[in-house]
Amino acid sequence: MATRVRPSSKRCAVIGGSGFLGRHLVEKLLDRGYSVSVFDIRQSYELPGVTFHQGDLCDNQALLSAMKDVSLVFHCASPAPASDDRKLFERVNIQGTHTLIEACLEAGVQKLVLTSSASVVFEGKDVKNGREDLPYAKKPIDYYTETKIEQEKLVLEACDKEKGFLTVAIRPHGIFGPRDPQLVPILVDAARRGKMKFIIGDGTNLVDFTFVENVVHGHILAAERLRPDSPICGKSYHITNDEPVRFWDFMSEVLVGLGYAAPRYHLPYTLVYGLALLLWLLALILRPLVSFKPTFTPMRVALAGTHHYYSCDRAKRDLGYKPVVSLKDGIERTVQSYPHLRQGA
Ligand SMILES: NC(=O)C1=CN([C@@H]2O[C@H](COP(=O)(O)OP(=O)(O)OC[C@H]3O[C@@H](n4cnc5c(N)ncnc54)[C@H](O)[C@@H]3O)[C@@H](O)[C@H]2O)C=CC1
Ligand SMILES: CC(C)CCC[C@@H](C)[C@H]1CC[C@H]2C3=C(CC[C@]12C)[C@@]1(C)CCC(=O)C[C@@H]1CC3
Repeated sequence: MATRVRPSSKRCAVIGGSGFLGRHLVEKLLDRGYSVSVFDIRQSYELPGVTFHQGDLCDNQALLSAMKDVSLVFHCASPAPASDDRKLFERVNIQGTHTLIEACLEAGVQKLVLTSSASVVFEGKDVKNGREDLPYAKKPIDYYTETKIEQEKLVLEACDKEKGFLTVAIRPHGIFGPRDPQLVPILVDAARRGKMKFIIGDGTNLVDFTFVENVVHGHILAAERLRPDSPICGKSYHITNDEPVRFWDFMSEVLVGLGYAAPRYHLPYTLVYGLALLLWLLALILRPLVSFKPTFTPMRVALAGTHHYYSCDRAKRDLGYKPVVSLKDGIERTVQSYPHLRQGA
């Protein structure tokens, strides 16, 4: 009689494991004694204890081979928000997530932890100490947010204790840290082009920025607490540094740490937002003829000029979450990790 091998609880797969968050997660999982299968469209590193599977999230067969004997799957693959490509976001975040859920069920995976985003409730207006029960954005500000909402719904609705398939969504906000391809590189690029002289709005808006190791910690707590009798099944959890900071103070600290001047002159928020919208429309209309990517997109301007910080009380209560690295230490370690982006380097 054929016996079905029960997947080891210490064998997991990280979808999107070649990316910024994914790689930090893989490293921590290895430290904690897990063996890891990485599934990604690209391979960006090699590590002992990690098996790489190169493939597209929409390819069921490729996914199945990465999930052999795996009981726990982390899903942190997504196109970068800056790509602004509707079809790509729909294909990867919606169709790809649907394919992944089907593959998990077929492969007998027991737990799926999704990296969602706190931005699923953000519509470009202030969010102060937002909790997980805020409604999803009715008018999402970009395709990234629109498809992250659909992705989170798919994953949470798939949670089925009868089938032995448990899901949970982690909603981080403004992840930063060593090897981040987005926040610091975009900021430094803008500074080098002389575009970081201005503060959008009055500069007092509070925002969450979350050091990557805290995000990883939240994911692992969720995975290890995800059991049929736990209150976390089918729920979402904000994971932040729990230290809201003025957006422009954070940007200034990173810029000054890297040897650039801090922004000083104020511009009215509505004027900059209007201009960003106009530029975005122009880029859309001209796309068949010329391609240009404005630095100040409507989403970035909205993020730079409004309050958006979130309560992580639910994560503290249900996951026992507490940030492991303070904002100050996180910024220090991040600045030290980018010697090549320093002024004059
Ligand atoms: N960076 C941030 O501030 C925040 C990120 N998130 C979420 O965290 C997750 C990870 O983001 P990051 O590490 O920052 O991005 P990243 O771009 O560094 O990593 C994403 C990974 O997904 C892979 N990927 C993309 N399309 C794929 C496909 N079709 N098939 C297989 N792999 C594919 C990429 O190759 C990449 O390695 C994403 O789901 C993102 O939405 C959520 C909140 C904030
Ligand atoms: C040009 C400047 C006004 C801003 C430079 C920094 C920005 C690139 C970043 C500041 C806040 C960041 C952020 C994200 C991406 C990078 C920033 C816009 C996300 C959109 C990444 C994906 C998410 O899920 C939400 C993030 C919110 C904060």
